Amino acid sequence: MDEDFRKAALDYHRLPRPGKLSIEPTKRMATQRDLGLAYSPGVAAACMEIAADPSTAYDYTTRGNMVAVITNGTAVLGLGSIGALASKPVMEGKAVLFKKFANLDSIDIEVDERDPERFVEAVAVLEPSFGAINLEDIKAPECFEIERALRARMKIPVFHDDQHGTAIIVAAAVRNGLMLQEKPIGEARIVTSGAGAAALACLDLLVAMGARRENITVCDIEGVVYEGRQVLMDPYKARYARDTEARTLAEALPGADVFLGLSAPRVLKAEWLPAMAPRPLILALANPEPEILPEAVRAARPDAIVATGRSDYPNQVNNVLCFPFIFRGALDAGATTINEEMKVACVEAIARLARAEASEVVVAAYGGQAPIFGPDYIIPKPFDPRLILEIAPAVARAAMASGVSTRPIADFDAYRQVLERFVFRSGDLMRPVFAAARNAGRRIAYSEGEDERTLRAVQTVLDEGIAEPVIIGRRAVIEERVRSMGLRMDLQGSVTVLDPSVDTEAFAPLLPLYQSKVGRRGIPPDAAARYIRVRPTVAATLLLEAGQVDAAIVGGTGEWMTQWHLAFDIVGKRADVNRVYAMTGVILPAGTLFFVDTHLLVDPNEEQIAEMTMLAAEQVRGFGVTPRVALLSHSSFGASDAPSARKMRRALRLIRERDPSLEVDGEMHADAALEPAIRDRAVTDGRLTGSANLLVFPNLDSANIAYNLLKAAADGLQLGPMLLGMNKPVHVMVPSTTARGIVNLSAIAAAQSG
Ligand SMILES: NC(=O)C1=CN([C@@H]2O[C@H](COP(=O)(O)OP(=O)(O)OC[C@H]3O[C@@H](n4cnc5c(N)ncnc54)[C@H](OP(=O)(O)O)[C@@H]3O)[C@@H](O)[C@H]2O)C=CC1
Ligand SMILES: CC(=O)C(=O)O
Ligand SMILES: [Mg+2]
Repeated sequence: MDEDFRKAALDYHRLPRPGKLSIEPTKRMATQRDLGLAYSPGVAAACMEIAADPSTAYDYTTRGNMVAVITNGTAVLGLGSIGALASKPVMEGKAVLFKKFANLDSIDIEVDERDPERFVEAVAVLEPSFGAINLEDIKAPECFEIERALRARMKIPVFHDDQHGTAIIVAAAVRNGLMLQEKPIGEARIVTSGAGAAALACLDLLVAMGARRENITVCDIEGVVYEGRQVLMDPYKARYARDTEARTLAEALPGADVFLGLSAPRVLKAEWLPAMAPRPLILALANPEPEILPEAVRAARPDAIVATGRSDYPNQVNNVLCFPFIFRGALDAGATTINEEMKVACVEAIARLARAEASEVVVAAYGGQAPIFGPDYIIPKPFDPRLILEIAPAVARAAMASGVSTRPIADFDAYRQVLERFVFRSGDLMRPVFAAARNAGRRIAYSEGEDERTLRAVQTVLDEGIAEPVIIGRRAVIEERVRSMGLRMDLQGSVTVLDPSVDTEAFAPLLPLYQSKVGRRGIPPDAAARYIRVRPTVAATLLLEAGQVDAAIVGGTGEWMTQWHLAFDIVGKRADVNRVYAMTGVILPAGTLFFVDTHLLVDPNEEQIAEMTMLAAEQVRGFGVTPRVALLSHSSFGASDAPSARKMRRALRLIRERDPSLEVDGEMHADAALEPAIRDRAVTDGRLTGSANLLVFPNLDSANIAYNLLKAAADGLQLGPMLLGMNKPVHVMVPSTTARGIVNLSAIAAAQSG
């Protein structure tokens, strides 16, 4: 990890508040009555139900959705036995992954106890609190006995992630990797580096899948685990001891088809690789630093397939692909344990996903590039939205079929819909946009380069690889701010700084262009030259119009409309539209809502409402989201004959003529847009399914008020305004735009220009 990334990681953990998770209540507690229901006396009713029938704890408490991540800190990633306290960032991280990927509530518990028996005692008594236990980063051989004892004592799933989560994902990767290398598992010669929790569990599962014990050689810190070895041996390793002359990893490797590294950094040397069998599979999975880096493998063995545990290389073989989803399926089926059948179901589901053709939604999630099964894609990526949809039901079915489910799922179609709703809500709206921006490799000009929000955003834009930034402002001021804010950008390298008052060689050639745009709009030639120097929006937009950058983010200070005019006068509108509109998104925990027109047109007519709807729907599709459009009004489906209601009805007809496939309905109240049940009470032939996500308003006041109100009341994150119909990707920030908001706009602009 370089120093830059190390510092970014520390800031990520420390700011704006320490740590990575917090706990939120799920019930309202606003009134005296709420207090009475939640606490005394109401809570006693729930207690008594559970006392009478313990299974009702799943109805009245969080238990059924709650996983504890428990460690003693003895094998933390590949960092070794760094202790319970130092392991906390990893455990908080695992808890966040449970929430983020599978909507499971999870809390980390670091137990400062190395003695296995006392550790087991400490964990076993926690059973009432949790639906399942994820043991993490406990070293071998103690982890085997600890897990066995806890599984025997506890009637909830206990799963040592480093053993079984790793084994499942390794088994899926080996299955797909050997398929590509055209080698049957029964003939594959496997050599490990590592004989600990992860490595031994992987081998057990590979043997269950057909690997032959006589083809397996295990190495640990002492070298080969051979028959009769006395040093650093335990009964678990001894099961894989071989009758062999080889004593070191280098001696064990010749002829090997698979290298499985679950040990320590850099233990596999490139010079040993030529001796491996043709088309080897190299899984260098130690974290954070693998046994060998992929570039070294590629140089030595171009015919190899290589995987690591990290997200910055292709083929991330990491238990994050398994544990959130296997626990989701297990808890939803009320499984009392996670058994072999459930693990095998998980392996099959993961392996199948990498081989399956990607749908449109998946392509969007992968940033517009369809993942294709092959040497650089043997395993899905953690953000693949299909993981939860495929793995959780497969695990739940296996739990039911193997008789360990206490709450069988009656309707798998309905279950899948619940999971799909979660994917849509959590689906970080911006993820596909970020990925598309990264693929585009664009240059973006920022007009307000001296603004701290811009500088913070530019740092993230660089870190995320979204674009190459060009920032407008005084170099000395920017240098000072970058230093005082502790930012890491290189103002001589990755970022270009342009000061229109000083860098005349960059801006003087743009003057004729600007004059040609505004000469007949009341800006005389001498004023044009001055505007370029003193109005950074003009400077940034001119760079865009001249083709020197691919997008521009301007404004954020002063009057929005003035800034918009400055930009619009230069780039103009698309030839195929009549005007430009503004759409604003509000990102909320329950999903994202888009509002149009929030900034430009005071009182649009039906023709303009139709045009803005078509443009907004196009932009929403760009997020990989199917637009569901509601035309809003004070009137509900013809109830009022007021001019504004009639306008929306006429707009609906125009939209349906232009795009019969678009899901759109109206005119309707805002609550009907979000609640299908309210619509169903009003009309029987509704043309909108589910909750609308694109809200079209009859005028500027209502759109602008609605999005601001929702943002403030519900603590939403604003996305935009995004300009619809501009001839080039330029966006004008509002004064309240945050650094995060600028990053999002940057990604949108970069993706639009791609
Ligand atoms: N990508 C993924 O999803 C996962 C990766 N891992 C990684 O696997 C590694 C091991 O984790 P885990 O099994 O939980 O830990 P354990 O402590 O249980 O096992 C570590 C094993 O690595 C061996 N080892 C340590 N140093 C060396 C070395 N220099 N050369 C050869 N062998 C060595 C140890 O040998 P000995 O037995 O002699 O002490 C032991 O067998 C870690 O780096 C971890 O990050 C783990 C889980 C998941
Ligand atoms: C990924 C993981 O669990 C580990 O490296 O320990
Ligand atoms: Mg681990």
